[in-house]
Amino acid sequence: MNKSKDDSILLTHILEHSFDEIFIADATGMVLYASQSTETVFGIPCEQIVNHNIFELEKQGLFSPSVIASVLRTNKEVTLIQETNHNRKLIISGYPVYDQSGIVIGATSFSRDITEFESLRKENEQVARALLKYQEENEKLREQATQPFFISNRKMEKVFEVVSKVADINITVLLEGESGVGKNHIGYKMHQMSSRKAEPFIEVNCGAIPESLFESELFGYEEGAFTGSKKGGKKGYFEIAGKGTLFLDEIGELPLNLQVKLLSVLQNQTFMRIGGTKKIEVNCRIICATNQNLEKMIKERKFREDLYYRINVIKVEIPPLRERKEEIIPLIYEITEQVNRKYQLNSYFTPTMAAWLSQQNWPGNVRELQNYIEKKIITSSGNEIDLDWGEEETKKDSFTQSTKEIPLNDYIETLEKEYIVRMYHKYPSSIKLAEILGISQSTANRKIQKYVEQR
Ligand SMILES: Nc1ncnc2c1ncn2[C@@H]1O[C@H](COP(=O)(O)OP(=O)(O)OP(=O)(O)O)[C@@H](O)[C@H]1O
Repeated sequence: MNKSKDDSILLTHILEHSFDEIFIADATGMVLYASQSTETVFGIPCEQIVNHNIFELEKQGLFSPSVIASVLRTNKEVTLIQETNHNRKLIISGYPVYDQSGIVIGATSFSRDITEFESLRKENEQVARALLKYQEENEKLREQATQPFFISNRKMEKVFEVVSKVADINITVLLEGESGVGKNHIGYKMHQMSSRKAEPFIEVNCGAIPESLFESELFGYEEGAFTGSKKGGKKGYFEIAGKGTLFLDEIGELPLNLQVKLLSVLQNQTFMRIGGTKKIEVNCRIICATNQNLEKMIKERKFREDLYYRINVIKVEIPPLRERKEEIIPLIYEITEQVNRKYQLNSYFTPTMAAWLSQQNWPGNVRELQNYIEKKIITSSGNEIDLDWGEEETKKDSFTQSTKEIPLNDYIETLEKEYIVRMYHKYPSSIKLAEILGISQSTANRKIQKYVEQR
């Protein structure tokens, strides 16, 4: 057997089966070997390369630059990424080849096609970016879900704590507070926070339904139950609420005889339609609300004590707005956004106006503030709604009187506080806040702590 011939066959076999495209050139740049796959990658047939000088080929622009030529010029290893005329992206490494005395006798280069790898990398980057975005959105949604109200007041923090704890527990909750403080609003938020959120939320104003209709409205009736009853009968609110939430507003307005009926339903967890014989199970969760002093009503024998204890498993007292003035500014911006959306406007209250509004007492609570804002927006001529000193200075508790002659630093801090609270309400994340306000995240965190959390 001819050993050197066999060695040559073995060497060619290895070269041809390598994953890389391989070039071998002598010290003058004459190409001695080029892999067969070179044509697919570079778009140049092997015959145009082998036995041609690499410096010439480079001059002709077939390789720009040629790694082999670079190696021979510098006698150093070279690695670069190159895009071929065939739109393939390659990572190419070239190495000088030395003889035993250390003289360069040629060069080799190994190219790996990374086109697919590159597009996968790009795709991967896109997926990573999209994932980050979803994570941010998810984080935002999670924050919103766990913090459904804007809370910047200790008393409201307590309200939120209790409400969040019991939102998904099937116990009757009694919400107490002056008219307009947001009892319905909180009742609905509780429903949204519960696993019943996809089911109906049915609001019943106990004070608005005539006594004679109350039973049929609440429990429904069977066909023919009374003259004028609908064909096929009618579902009552308990049935309509299904597995959702039944919000019994103004429970104190319920006449005594109906209080007995409601108590019986709550105790037995079943009811019957008027004229019906079948017991229907109560599946809904009950939330009651009142702006009356039920304990006083019990003493006056206007409200049944047994029903009171039944609905008062958990009592949540919602403070009036005047006891949580810190929340007025965020509310102003939230309500303004709602009104703007409703009328497709772009109105806004100046910080001075917002600060002034936050000093007022609002005896009608959030509802009064809401009506005021809506009226102001509708009746104002421009987008900006500023404090009209002439109109407002007669009112008590005015911002002018309390802050007109305060030190400049205090005034600036008041404005800064208002702005941070408003922006944090809109972007409840220190990263986003920092980005919007052009400040560092640590500054944003400090300001959130100072103005939002420490109150
Ligand atoms: N935190 C809040 N954010 C935005 N709007 C609110 C908030 N709280 C209350 N509101 C709005 O204020 C108005 C009055 O609130 P709501 O009806 O919940 O008060 P209420 O205490 O149930 O009043 P009532 O005792 O008269 O039934 C509603 O239009 C409600 O949407």
